[in-house]
Amino acid sequence: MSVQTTQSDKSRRTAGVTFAARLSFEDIRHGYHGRETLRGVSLTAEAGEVLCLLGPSGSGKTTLLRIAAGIEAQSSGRVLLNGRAVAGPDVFVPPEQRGIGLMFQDFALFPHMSVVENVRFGLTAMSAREARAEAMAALERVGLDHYADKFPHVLSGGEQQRVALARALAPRPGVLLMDEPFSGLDSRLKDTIRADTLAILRETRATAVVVTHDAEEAMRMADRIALLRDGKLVQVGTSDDLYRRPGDIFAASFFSEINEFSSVVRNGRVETPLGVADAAGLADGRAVAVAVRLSGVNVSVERGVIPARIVSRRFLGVVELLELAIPGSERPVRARIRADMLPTGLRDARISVDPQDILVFEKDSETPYIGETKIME
Ligand SMILES: Nc1ncnc2c1ncn2[C@@H]1O[C@H](COP(=O)(O)OP(=O)(O)OP(=O)(O)O)[C@@H](O)[C@H]1O
Repeated sequence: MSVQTTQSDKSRRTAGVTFAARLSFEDIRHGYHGRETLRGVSLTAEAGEVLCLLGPSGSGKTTLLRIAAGIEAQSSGRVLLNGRAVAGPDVFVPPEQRGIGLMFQDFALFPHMSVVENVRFGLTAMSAREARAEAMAALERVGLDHYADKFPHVLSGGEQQRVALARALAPRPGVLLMDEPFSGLDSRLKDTIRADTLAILRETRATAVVVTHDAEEAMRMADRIALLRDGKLVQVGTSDDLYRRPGDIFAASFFSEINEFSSVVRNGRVETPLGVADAAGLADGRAVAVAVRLSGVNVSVERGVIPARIVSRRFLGVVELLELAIPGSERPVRARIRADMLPTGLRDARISVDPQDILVFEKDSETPYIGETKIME
């Protein structure tokens, strides 16, 4: 008797804490109507980590989540949970037996059910009493237990989102899959709800795979980011890795706005209209793409080696976005500077570039060149 009391006390204290699982994709391929939309994706979300799947529309992010959930069966490759295949050539574990939680874009709650009934919806293996207790614990975790008997329509969008999170976490999934979970929220609410969600994921120690097309959102949430393009994995790493050491020009442009130039290596150097970058280690004659971050272009009245004419100036609050005509470039160069740094009405300015904001990539090559680059004046 006393043992039972201790166990139930313990389960109440730990309610909502999941036993995080490791989710692996092994060479996943998938297509619709003969067109391949996933082209050999291998990726692992480690137990307890928040992994963001980032990529433009149509890159295959949602399809990968649907395959992990078992809503869709891949054409080839395997999905493993803690090293055990749940989908592959000879095995297909149905979604409800995978211990995977889902929170998709339209996290719609059932309008005719109370908040607590919504949360206990997936807790079918328990008695009604246990399920309610578990649902209440999940609501407590998201700070909404006082709304238990209300109906969803009286809750704000952000509160509904938190109820949806409680619903997804209540069955204590080993992995939680979230597809653009914040896309429906107004931009001011988004930051708070995202931070709350992340705190809850950390508390429950859930493994989470979060789909987003917003690089900043991925950087705010992820332990690691997996960048996808056209059904292929471009790069996986921390936000620091992807921002500072992007694998190609696509990755660079996904993480910061860039000016892009094409050039050719000559004597270990690459000439661009914004200066000469060091490309030691690259063969002479090699075609390269050079990316210069907008924030790396310094504009001033008289400091800098490159003369520039201001073509347009857009005030964005904290920063200003400039377009500048410079010698050697047909297209204007863009710069993002702190607002009010330049006098109103200024036409002619000078430019200098920070070396760490110049990235040189080999063109048409799977292996990027990410060497030390420096501007030589
Ligand atoms: N049921 C389907 N039938 C046919 N094509 C599909 C189907 N589902 C997805 N696709 C196609 O597969 C590709 C990948 O789609 P997916 O939804 O996975 O991309 P995504 O990266 O999640 O994009 P988004 O950010 O727009 O949701 C797209 O070209 C899409 O049109």
